[in-house]
Amino acid sequence: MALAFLAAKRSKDPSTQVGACIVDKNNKVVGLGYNGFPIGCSDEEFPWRKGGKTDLDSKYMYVCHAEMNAILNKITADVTGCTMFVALFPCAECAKIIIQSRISTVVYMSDKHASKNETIASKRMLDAAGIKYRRHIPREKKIVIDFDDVDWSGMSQVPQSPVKN
Ligand SMILES: Nc1ccn([C@H]2C[C@H](O)[C@@H](COP(=O)(O)O)O2)c(=O)n1
Ligand SMILES: [Zn+2]
Repeated sequence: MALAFLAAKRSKDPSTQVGACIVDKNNKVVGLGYNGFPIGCSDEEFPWRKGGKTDLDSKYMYVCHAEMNAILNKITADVTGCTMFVALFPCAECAKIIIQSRISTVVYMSDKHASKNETIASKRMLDAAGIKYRRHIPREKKIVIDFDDVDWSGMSQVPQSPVKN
C-alpha cells in the first residue's frame, strides 16, 4: 500500500492523487500506476479542473485511473490471481477492468464514495465475479523517506540538491 501511495505522488491531479500497486502470489510487485492523462495528452493542454461549461472542460472525460494504469503497466503476461492495492475504492469502470484482468483481490485504503451509485455498481460486479476486497489496516502509522537521512558514503554519485525523483 505504501508503494501505491508513493506512485500517487507522481500524479499531476491537483485535487486527488491516487496510486495502485499490483502484487503476485509471492508479493512481488508486477504493476504500478497513478491517475494521469493518456500518453500524448499534455498536462498543460488538458484540463485538470473538476468542472466547467461542459463535460469536455473537466478532467473526468480524459483521466486514466490509477487502477487502469497499473494493469496496463504490468510487467507480467497476465495478472491472474494477483492482488491490487489501491488508495481509493475502484470505480465501476475500473472494477470491470480488474475483473477482466482476473485480479482476485482488491485492498483499498479509502471508501469515501461508498454511498455513490458508482461504488455500489462496482461492488455489485466485484461480488458477482467473486473478487475479494478489504480495507487496508496499516501496520505503521507513518513511513518517512528522508533523503537527508541516507548515508551516501561509498556511493559513486552523491546527488546535489535539489534531489530529482
Ligand atoms: N478509484 C479511483 C478514483 C479516482 N481516481 C482519480 C480520477 C481523478 O483524477 C481523481 C478523482 O478526482 P476528484 O473527483 O476527487 O476531484 O482520482 C482514480 O484514479 N481511481
Ligand atoms: Zn476508476
